[in-house]
Amino acid sequence: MLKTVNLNYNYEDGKVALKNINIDLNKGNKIGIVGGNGAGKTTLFLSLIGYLKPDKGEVIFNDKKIKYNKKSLRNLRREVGIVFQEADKQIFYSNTYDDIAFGLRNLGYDEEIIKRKVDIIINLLNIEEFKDKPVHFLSHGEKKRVAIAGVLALDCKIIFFDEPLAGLDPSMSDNMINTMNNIVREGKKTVVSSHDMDFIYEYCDYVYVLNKGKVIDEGIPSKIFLNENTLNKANLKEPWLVKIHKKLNMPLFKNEEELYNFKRENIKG
Ligand SMILES: Nc1ncnc2c1ncn2[C@@H]1O[C@H](COP(=O)(O)OP(=O)(O)OP(=O)(O)O)[C@@H](O)[C@H]1O
Repeated sequence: MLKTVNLNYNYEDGKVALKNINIDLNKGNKIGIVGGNGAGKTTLFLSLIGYLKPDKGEVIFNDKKIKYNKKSLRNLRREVGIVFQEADKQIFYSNTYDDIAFGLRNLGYDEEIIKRKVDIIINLLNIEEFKDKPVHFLSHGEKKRVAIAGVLALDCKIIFFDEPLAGLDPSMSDNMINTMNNIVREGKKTVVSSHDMDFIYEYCDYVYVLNKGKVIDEGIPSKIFLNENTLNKANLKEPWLVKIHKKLNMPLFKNEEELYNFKRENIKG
């Protein structure tokens, strides 16, 4: 439903940030976009949500080229949302409720419907405790949950997460991953960029690797992370489960759970 065809983007100062990018979000429901600093991940996200207009090439949404007029972008934003790395970038209001309601108000929903939708999301994300709190008193992790709530309230079908775990403690990280898994369980799609390869390996079902504005590899995580050439070129760290597989000659497990189940069965045997 969302893809790019030969997408190129240059910043005003002449920096070539994306070169001939062809990605197709139909390849998975938990898509990872990875690459070193400056590889072009954020630029690609901003292009896919229609915020940046390509210099060459297209972003295709539901089989049609995105047009950059108000109406077309409004339609896109009903279906495609983003949770920025810095929650402050998308938080505008002084209290949590109004902030979550912001997008819905923008789309012209009745206050009664807005209240119903916002209450459902507040309950779903378990954030009742700071519903009436001024947003600037919330911690980084709490602000991030408010940002997610705002996107979920819009019922977007595709949600981009730019570095979703950055700055979160282990329990908040688990909470974030659970929320993302629940979003996918509801039939929606998540697209994540992260420098945490353990998370990308375990969470994603399809990965694109960017280097200097180009896609240098794509595929399922086991294919990507077993390819030393890709990891070296893009400056990516080997996930710990891949390391165990290679160094201890163990099977390649997708997550910790699979590893423990394997051990249990082998100890029993
Ligand atoms: N507003 C801008 N003007 C000029 N160049 C920019 C601008 N924003 C980003 N760039 C450059 O474009 C390239 C891609 O940047 P981008 O932020 O997309 O990378 P990234 O993969 O998200 O990096 P990181 O992992 O460090 O966040 C970088 O070389 C960056 O310096």
